[in-house]
Amino acid sequence: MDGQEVRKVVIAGGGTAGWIAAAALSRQLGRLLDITLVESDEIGTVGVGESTIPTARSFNALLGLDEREFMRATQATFKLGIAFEDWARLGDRYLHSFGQIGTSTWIADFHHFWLEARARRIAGGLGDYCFELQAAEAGKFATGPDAAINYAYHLDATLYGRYLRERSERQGVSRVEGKIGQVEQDPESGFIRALVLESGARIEGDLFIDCTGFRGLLIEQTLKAGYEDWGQWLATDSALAVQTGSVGPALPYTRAIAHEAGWQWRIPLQHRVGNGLVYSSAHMDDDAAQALLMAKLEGDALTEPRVIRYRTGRRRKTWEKNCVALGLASGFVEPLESTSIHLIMIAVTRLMQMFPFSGISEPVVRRFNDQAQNELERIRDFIILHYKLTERDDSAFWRQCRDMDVPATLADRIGLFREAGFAYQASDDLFRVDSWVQVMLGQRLEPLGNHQVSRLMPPERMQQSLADLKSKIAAAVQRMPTHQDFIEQYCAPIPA
Ligand SMILES: Cc1cc2nc3c(=O)[nH]c(=O)nc-3n(C[C@H](O)[C@H](O)[C@H](O)COP(=O)(O)OP(=O)(O)OC[C@H]3O[C@@H](n4cnc5c(N)ncnc54)[C@H](O)[C@@H]3O)c2cc1C
Repeated sequence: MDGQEVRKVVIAGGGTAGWIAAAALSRQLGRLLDITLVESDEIGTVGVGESTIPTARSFNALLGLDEREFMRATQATFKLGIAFEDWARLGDRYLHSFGQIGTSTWIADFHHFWLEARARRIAGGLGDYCFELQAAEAGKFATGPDAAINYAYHLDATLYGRYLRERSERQGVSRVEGKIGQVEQDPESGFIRALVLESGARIEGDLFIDCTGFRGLLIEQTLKAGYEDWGQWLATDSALAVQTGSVGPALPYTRAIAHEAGWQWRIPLQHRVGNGLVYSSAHMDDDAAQALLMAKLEGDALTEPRVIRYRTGRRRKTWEKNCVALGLASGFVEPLESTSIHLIMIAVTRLMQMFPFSGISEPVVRRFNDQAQNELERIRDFIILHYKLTERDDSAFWRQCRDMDVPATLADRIGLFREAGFAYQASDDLFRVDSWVQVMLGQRLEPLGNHQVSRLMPPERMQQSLADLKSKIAAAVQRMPTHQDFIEQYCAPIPA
């Protein structure tokens, strides 16, 4: 494709994506590369994206972050899952936790045994057998070198960007402030050669990372990589975000509360709560959305509500010529399962693993794009699942979701679970079997069957082992401190 050596990396954009890329590349490959990041204070960042999933912990380790320092700097709290309220029916509530549920055998996952126990009327709720879920419901949390608990973070997006910027600059990244006015391409190959700022400054590079957000200044406006729209499955296209003061102890989970034309998030941080209303503009106008959001706030608003427009879908090629798009520039599946920051982290990791030091080649680009597509499509299916499996009939939005056709890959999964209780984690699938099961059952998809190996277990033994597991989990949760107390002793910001 272009046999030119790659040494000079230029990152366009300094939102979460830009600074994650800068921090990771400078930490892992900084001695081999020359890295510059361009950002515009005038344009600013999207300013949302505060709920993460557990993969953020391993990525933080890759960045060499100290957890307490990171949490203090970003006013972070711990997250054990997401509570879904009013999704399948008004009044419903379930928690999609990050925990493992029970113990599976190599023939059948735990939920098959649980379904059997439920049919025999000797089972508690599925969540009784998940430590993280019980800890979340009790508002408890603890971690440490010996603690086996799977968790993620809620963090302040602006503080996170600032924190990563400081580290990146210490690790040798040059930051340039200014607005990119023009993108210069090689007339023959179409490769990007330089970014020209409105100030006239010219920044040359071998590889460009497009982190310019929804506008995709390099990948789309310049290279026309194309966009696949997923609006027929994911109908929301707008969000309103506002921050409020905390009114009580921070919950160790995100809340996702469905409303007549979308859903509302509540993300508890140490110093405030992030709130947002996600909606379909075809079913609710901005004024009605704002009125609904403001009516449902629990604390005093600290900021003015801001409307954010988006188009769910994916960039057809996230790597095109010598440009790799990350973050919102690469696509957006909507924030329901907090997967965007994860997707940035996984894409940066893949880029570092496949880094084209001696020139960009077609097979590398193809492999990168194929993996990105597979991962994103599996996440897309998981998110559509929440909408499709609704029984709500109270608004045009929910009726549309309930009646829509879904991608064949998802229709197959739903069919498999309905018929036989089977759920699986495909390769490139971020979500584990426990996640699929929690959401399918939480959304009232009732399997007609389950693996018959579970019937071989005598009822008394089944009852005893479920009771033992439940009481072991309850006792462990009982011994834990509250989430709020744990944060205060573990990572509260040190007063200046
Ligand atoms: C409503 C909503 C809720 C979300 N919630 C979550 C969540 O809970 N969890 C999660 O993981 N993700 C979430 N996301 C996604 C998350 O916000 C993004 O993935 C993340 O913030 C990365 O954004 P970004 O860096 O790609 O873009 P931005 O933050 O938009 O950054 C773009 C950067 O490019 C710069 N730029 C643009 N044009 C120019 C130019 N011409 N010259 C110079 N600089 C330029 C800007 O100044 C800025 O620095 C959410 C997104 C939305 C819309």
